[in-house]
Amino acid sequence: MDLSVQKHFTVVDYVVFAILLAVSMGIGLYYALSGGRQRTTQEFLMADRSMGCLPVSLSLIASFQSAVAIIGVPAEIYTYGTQYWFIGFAYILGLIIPAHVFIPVFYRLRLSSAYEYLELRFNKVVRICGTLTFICQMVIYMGVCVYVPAFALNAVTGLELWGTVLATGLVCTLYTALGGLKAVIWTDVVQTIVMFAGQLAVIVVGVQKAGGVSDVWTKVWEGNRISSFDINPDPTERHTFWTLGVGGVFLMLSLYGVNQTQVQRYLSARTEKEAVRSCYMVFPSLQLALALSCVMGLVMFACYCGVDHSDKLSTSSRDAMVIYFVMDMLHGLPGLPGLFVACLFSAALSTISSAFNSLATVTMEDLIKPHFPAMTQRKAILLSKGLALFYGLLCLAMAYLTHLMGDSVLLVALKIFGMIGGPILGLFSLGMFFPSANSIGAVAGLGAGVSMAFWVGIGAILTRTSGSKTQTLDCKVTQSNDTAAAFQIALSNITLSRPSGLKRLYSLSYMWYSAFNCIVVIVVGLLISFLTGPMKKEDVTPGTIYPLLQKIFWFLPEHLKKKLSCVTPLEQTPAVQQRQLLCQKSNRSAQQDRPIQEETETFLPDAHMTHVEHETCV
Ligand SMILES: O=C(O)CCCC[C@@H]1SC[C@@H]2NC(=O)N[C@@H]21
Ligand code: NA
Repeated sequence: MDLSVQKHFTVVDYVVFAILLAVSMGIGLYYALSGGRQRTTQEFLMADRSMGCLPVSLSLIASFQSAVAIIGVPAEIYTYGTQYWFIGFAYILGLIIPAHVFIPVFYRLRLSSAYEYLELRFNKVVRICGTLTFICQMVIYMGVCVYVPAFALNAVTGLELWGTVLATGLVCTLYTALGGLKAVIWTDVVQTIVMFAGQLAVIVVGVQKAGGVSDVWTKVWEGNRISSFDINPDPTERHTFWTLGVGGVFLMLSLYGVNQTQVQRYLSARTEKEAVRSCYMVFPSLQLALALSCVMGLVMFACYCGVDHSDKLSTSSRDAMVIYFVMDMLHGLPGLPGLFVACLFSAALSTISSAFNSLATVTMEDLIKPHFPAMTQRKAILLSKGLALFYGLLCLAMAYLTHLMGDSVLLVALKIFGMIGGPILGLFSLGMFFPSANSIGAVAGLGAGVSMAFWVGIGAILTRTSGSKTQTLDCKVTQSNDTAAAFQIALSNITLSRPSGLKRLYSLSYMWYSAFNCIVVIVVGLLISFLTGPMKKEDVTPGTIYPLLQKIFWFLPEHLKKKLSCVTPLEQTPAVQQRQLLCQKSNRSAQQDRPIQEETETFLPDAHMTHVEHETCV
């Protein structure tokens, strides 16, 4: 351990960090004591559906940009080069499809939880399965997000590990439980700004210490960290343009299309247009976040290449080396180490608070309310806050489990999304794009997708092959002359003995997990649906199908398009209008603390609700 770094936490740094925690707490208290004072679940869980597109868009970024990306991406770029940057291409379709496919369907059904859609489209069992799968995904992911900043700082600055985990967890649980979604969204805004500021500070200081932009560029170019288009179609290749650009789209859809954390933000927007606009506004900020963390990795390479620092750290993990690099750059500049610590914890807090709040929402909306319709608002609120606390403590326990996972933290997070987020994306896609899919098919498909995901995921860990074929480019390349360099690169690119059969399945790049598992759910779901009798068009709830074929063949004449869409088109269906009318009425009654019953009834259309006439099917 390089003790020289430890000294650099001056009082100023602790003050900067404490200010961030205090501001977050202040926002939580403000929303607990102002507005509707969080007395209704509409306000606590849905922010009164009153949010503008700017705060929603910053909160959307904050939800899935945590310390994992702040530390994991620079470590990835330092070790393997800028190939990972190609994931930026996935952000294009990864945000356009949610904006024009998922948001319209969810918004017009006026849901509180994304999983309510599954009951509308299928049945209660499918909704429960979807909710439980989501809870598993977010609890594991939250554990990683709490653990990473504390572990990284402990490894480098000796900052008390479990003390910071506890401080982070408690502050976060408190302001989430007190201030609800409004507090979570506004703390996300502050935390995203701090996150960008911290990364920028490290880049500016690092470039200056590396001798200026041109020196940095020369070093990273010679160190062949600037990756070119790798269009190798081999799916076991860890990072190629295809695994990141195409596989990444499915990853983005599982997060920004159907993940409750993001869906809840879309639904908290004032109007559908605001929700779509907030989705578009995510694009530039997400590219900025990606660029900052990639450039930070390049600057770290320029400063450190050729000099091996692992002897100075108790762990040889590249993730800890990133923190070492940051502290090495910022020491002697009072306040900046504190700013970066604040940046790290802002990234973590904004993700964890979003996860708590969405976990409390789905637990209330999907698992509790349907069984206790007579529950009063007062009890519902108390329970929602209790749940936020419960999930806070659960995530601390998960943080400990993360201690045991070996991989780089970025790898762990991306695998979680692929293994669990992928099947959930498959479940929603099965519902939205395939009118014939029925509930049995949905449950069977989800089960198949999750078991396939764990089979491949665990198989890869046991055989340590998931996309590990890419050799790490070592730094010595910079000292040698070009012929040796060329030889070195040629050597590292020689493909190892191609794995066969099952081993090939285990060596599937984890960037394909989302796509692979999503497709498994859809294929199995359709197969079982046809075997058990496909859903009849007239039984499908209006507004739950996205007329995919009709939209793809938009250029066809009207009468042909009608033949393509077997179920009510997306436009406002009378059923939805009727329900909105009832919602507004029940919201007014809910203020007077009347039983929540009416509100629950209006959310779920009952069978006799007039079905709009259906186009004749082929
Ligand atoms: O930072 C994290 O907590 C998770 C790692 C990144 C998750 C994915 S990567 C593509 C997309 N862009 C982001 O900023 N987050 C998600
Ligand atoms: Na975050």
